[in-house]
Amino acid sequence: MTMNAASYSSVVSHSAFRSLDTKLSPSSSGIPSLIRVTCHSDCNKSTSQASLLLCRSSNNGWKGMLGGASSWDTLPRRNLIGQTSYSVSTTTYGGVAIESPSHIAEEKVGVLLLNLGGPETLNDVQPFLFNLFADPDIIRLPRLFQFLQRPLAKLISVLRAPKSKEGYAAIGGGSPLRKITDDQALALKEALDAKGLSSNVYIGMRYWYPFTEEAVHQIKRDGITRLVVLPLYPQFSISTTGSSIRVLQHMFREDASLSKLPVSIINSWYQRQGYIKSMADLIEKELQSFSEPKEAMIFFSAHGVPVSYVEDAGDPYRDQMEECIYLIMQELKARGINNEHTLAYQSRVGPVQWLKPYTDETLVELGQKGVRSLLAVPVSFVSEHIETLEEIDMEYRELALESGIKNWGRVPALGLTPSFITDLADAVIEALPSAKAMYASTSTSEEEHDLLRYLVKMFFGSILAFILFLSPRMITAFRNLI
Ligand SMILES: C=CC1=C(C)c2cc3[nH]c(cc4nc(cc5[nH]c(cc1n2)c(C)c5CCC(=O)O)C(CCC(=O)O)=C4C)c(C)c3C=C
Ligand SMILES: [Fe+2]
Repeated sequence: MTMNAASYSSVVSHSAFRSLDTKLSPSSSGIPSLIRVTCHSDCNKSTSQASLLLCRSSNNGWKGMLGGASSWDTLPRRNLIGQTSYSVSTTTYGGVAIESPSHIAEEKVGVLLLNLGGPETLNDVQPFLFNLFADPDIIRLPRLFQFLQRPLAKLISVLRAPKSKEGYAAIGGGSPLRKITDDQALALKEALDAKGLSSNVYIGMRYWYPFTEEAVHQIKRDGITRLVVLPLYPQFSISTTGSSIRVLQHMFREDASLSKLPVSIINSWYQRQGYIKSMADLIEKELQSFSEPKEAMIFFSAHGVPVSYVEDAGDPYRDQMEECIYLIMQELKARGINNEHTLAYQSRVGPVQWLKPYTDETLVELGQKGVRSLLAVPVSFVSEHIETLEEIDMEYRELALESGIKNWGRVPALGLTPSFITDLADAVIEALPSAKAMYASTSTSEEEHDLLRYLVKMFFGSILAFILFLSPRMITAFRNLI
């Protein structure tokens, strides 16, 4: 049996998806459709949301008939790219009905892209910086001093704003991050559509519009039933992905319906083949712009974090970054590209020690050592932003040229590179089946445990209260004795 109509909608296991991919052909309308799943009697009963939407037959083919309508909301929403939904109902096939057509299981897939956010105008710079420095994952104060977080954020943001503004003014008066992330979200939605998955893609920025909190409210309003969280940072850091996930955890813990929503979080994805190959493609291409491509040193410049994140707080960022560079270089070597390479960390802020070596110091050293051609590769972020457009392209380039480097190149950020977007879509599809409620309701054994803990506390609390209640009298009585 073949799928005789188009559809983009489904949430099925990854293996299921691969098969689905090969069997479905896009509809003439291209509109995500209602799926009617038809099953032989050997199909599982469709009692749960995801993996049972389509049924695999004994000969490993898909049994289903797709067609129908879609509910496509055309209203533009702040955080939302596309708005689709589908319903799945079982119907008859081969004369055996396993579910009545009236039994409709609905699945609405959401993808939440997490990103940092950036000021859109120069007036946004100081409040944006305030949000950034008010984040306890960015300025990590000891618990005792946490009451100082917001006043300190105010002070630092006001002090830093003039320098930051200069940077944003130099790249056109604001951050390009929102526009690029919007475009990436749309491209991802289309890539998912093309692979047969209808979804709503949302953007949640940590420090500027559209905020993560807004995106989560929209996800709730839209009745999303399964969510994949995809941070747009290839490597995990407490200060980026970790901070955004903390916001989500807080919101999901506080809300009964969100706490039950199946969610799959992709913590990091720097090791994915699609990402590594896309980075290698960009590097390979950019090396060709040098008159002597083999002579150019590949200079990976990663965003830094304070050393204490890695050494005291256990941030895996440095390890992941080093592994990421290793994987990219392996891929290049497999292509016969054996250029020298190095890794350094940029964009440090404040007086504390950050990950070393620092980009600026390394550039000077390389110039002194006689390196003449250098290809800068930004590696912690997938969009152009102030630190590529201003810091690398202007400040570091100038420093490199002053230090004796003659030929300078820079690899663009991945942006909308098709192989990269396709890989993100694959990552989403692979993550879907493992979605789980973030805060499942407590099980009976946990409830019993809680009750026991409560009783123990009550017992010792009562003894303490009794002692405290008696103690003045006991002291008085004792005194009277003397
Ligand atoms: C002060 C601590 C900071 C840490 C830790 C940090 C980690 C970190 N940041 C990124 C990515 C970006 N940061 C961006 C801007 C930016 N970051 C900080 C501070 C820390 N970042 C500041 C003060 C700023 C504002 C700009 C400035 O004044 O220098 C951006 C740019 C957004 C844009 O508007 O274009 C990105 C992207 C990563 C990946 C990271 C840790 C791994
Ligand atoms: Fe930063």
